[in-house]
Amino acid sequence: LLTMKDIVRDPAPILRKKAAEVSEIDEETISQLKSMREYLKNSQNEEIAEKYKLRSGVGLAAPQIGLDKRMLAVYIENTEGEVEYDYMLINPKVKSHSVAETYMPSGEGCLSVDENIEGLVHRYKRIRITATTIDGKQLELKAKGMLAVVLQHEIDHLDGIMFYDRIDKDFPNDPKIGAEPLE
Ligand SMILES: COc1ccccc1NC(=O)N[C@H](C(=O)N(CC(=O)NO)CC1CCCC1)C(C)(C)C
Ligand SMILES: [Zn+2]
Repeated sequence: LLTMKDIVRDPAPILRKKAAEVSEIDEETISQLKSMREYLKNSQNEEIAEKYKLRSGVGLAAPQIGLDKRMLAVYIENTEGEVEYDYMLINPKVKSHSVAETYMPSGEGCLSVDENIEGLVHRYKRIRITATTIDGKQLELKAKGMLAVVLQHEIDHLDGIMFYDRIDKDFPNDPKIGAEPLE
């Protein structure tokens, strides 16, 4: 069972590395990716999160648990506890994206960053990605809204990019022209 002690904190070299492509989807890779998804699911379950002191996460990239592998998990429940997004993606790649940008109005945080860093992180409003799933199938995914933001944040982790790298140093809280806040 993954807990907060398994989550690598900034600054750590692995968080600044470009993660390696997953060449073979073996049993170990599948179980590692499933444990990442399990962490997110557990972290959104009140009793389990409380019991194990888990920070409620919506996405997790393999480097954040010390794995130099290009894979990520996204798991988002809505306030009624219904699953909205549930993905385990291997070798994800952004194939195209909108010109339009969006941002989380309250800024972003990160499971690997303990302090709050203020400022807007601009992301593409819509993205089209391809990835491989744990059963070895190719998947194409068109994402918008929260899912697009989470996917971009996690794919950044696979490229050694932290959310605060994308905050404007001079005008951190200024929305870019034409950018719409995530509703
Ligand atoms: C149900 O939860 C929500 C509902 C509506 C808005 C926001 C959230 N939750 C989050 O943004 N959660 C963040 C998160 O899991 N991550 C994941 C992470 O650090 N991955 O590496 C950071 C988010 C910032 C933008 C996308 C992911 C943390 C760092 C604040 C825990
Ligand atoms: Zn993060």
